Amino acid sequence: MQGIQDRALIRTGSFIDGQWHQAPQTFTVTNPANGEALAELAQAGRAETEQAVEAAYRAQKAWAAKPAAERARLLMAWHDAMLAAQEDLAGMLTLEQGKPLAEARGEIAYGASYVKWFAEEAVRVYGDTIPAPSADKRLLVVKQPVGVVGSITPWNFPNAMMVRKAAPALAAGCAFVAKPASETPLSALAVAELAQRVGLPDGLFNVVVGTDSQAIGEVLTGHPKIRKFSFTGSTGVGRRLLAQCAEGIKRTSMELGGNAPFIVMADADLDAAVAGLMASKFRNAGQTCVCTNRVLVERPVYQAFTDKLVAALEQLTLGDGTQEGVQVGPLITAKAVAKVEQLVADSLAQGAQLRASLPLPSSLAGHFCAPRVLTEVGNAMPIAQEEIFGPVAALIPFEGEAEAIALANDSEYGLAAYLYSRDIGQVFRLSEALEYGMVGINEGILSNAAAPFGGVKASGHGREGSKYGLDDYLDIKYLCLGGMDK
Ligand SMILES: NC(=O)c1ccc[n+]([C@@H]2O[C@H](COP(=O)([O-])OP(=O)(O)OC[C@H]3O[C@@H](n4cnc5c(N)ncnc54)[C@H](O)[C@@H]3O)[C@@H](O)[C@H]2O)c1
Ligand SMILES: O=C[C@H](O)CS(=O)(=O)O
Repeated sequence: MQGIQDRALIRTGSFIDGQWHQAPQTFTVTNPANGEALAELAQAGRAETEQAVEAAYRAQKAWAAKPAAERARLLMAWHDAMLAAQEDLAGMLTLEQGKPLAEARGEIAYGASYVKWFAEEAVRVYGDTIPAPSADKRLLVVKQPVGVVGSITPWNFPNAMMVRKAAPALAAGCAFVAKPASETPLSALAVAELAQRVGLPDGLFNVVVGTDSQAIGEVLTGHPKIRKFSFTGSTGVGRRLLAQCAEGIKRTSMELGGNAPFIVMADADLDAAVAGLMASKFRNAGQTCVCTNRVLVERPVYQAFTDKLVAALEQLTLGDGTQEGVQVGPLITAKAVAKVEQLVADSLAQGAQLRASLPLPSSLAGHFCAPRVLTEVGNAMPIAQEEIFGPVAALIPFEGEAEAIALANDSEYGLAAYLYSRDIGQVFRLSEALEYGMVGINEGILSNAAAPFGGVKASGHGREGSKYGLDDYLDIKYLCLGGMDK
């Protein structure tokens, strides 16, 4: 792999109980920008995952028994190591996932910010004393780590989606077994290498890589020693894994799919709205769960907004993410490109109009998808009802607040929504009526470690980050002391 200075960060097998797993059976990680093989990784499956769960179970009690300040110190060392390795981690991430280097650097810093946030939260896990109903009792509440956590994460943020779960889990005193996407395992393994270097105990943090997701997932959702399962990925897979967790009554966090509306009211600052949409829509080539999926524009400004958006689209630079200045890289696979092209074709066939499209340079050999603007889209069209996960903006005109809310909420999803308006009363009426977990108001990028990230409806449950994030990895225990009047 070109450009990675610290070669020991390139790990080619699972990290289990402090050991690097090797196996004769391998799978290939490829560069989506050109299809070239990056590395051959040792396959792991059910047996290795069970080993990892047993190792995590052995390590967890001693980890939870450490003073929180000691856990926090080790987490901060991990954070510092991530930032010290930022350039290499970003370069590796761009090679295996495709996003532009600038975005990859941002993802490394973003992931590390959750480690810092929860290192600081670790020493503030408070309990309660409760006024007793009778003189003979004293009531206490303590919070304890849930135990061993299983985690499965997607390819679109191969560092941050895993670290955003591991940080609160470890801060709370849990142990962790991660399965990253087999398209992008190198980033997760590099983070494990850094965990080992800073001295996280063997068995506490494990990364299992392999293409038999089902087998690995059956262990992480079904093993009796797994007490909590945290998933980030599509709603379809999330539903299946949630059902697998039901048998063992496991705690779950589900960060699932999205279908973000981007509402532009007639009084909006159109230049700010276009800038916000460009950030929200084309980040990671449109492959984020909070990317704008439908652009709802109030009719009086529909034409002016569309013209400004097309002008901004034409400024985008498409290409290999390792090249400085590239703003839109490839999609993760040819299958992902085909899905976007089908959504576009079906919607054009139903009356949508292709308003603008960037040319695809013939020199680009990878899984590239042309950034486009579609207009006259109907909310019932496939491109409006399904998660596009590609660089296509679908514009839908509307009349008035009531229609904006009706269109925005006409989706099974409820992750992120965006609203551009300068009327404070309108902002509050619309924000309160939107059925979404997060609303960006005159802002296209809303994610940070201080905020509760998560959705409602088919976008899942649980929150990552913020003062709420640790609760997903803690159990509340009530202590009732009797005989206190003797
Ligand atoms: N809400 C969020 O925070 C968030 C963040 C990122 C991505 N996502 C969503 O993730 C999706 C894109 O990522 P993706 O294509 O990797 O999603 P995906 O659901 O196909 O895969 C996610 C993970 O689940 C694994 N997996 C797939 N089938 C499995 C099975 N049967 N058993 C066990 N594991 C299985 C995959 O290997 C991968 O590691 C989009 O829907 C996006 O909205 C949501
Ligand atoms: O794709 C999902 C990520 O959660 C997006 S973000 O970087 O957290 O906004």
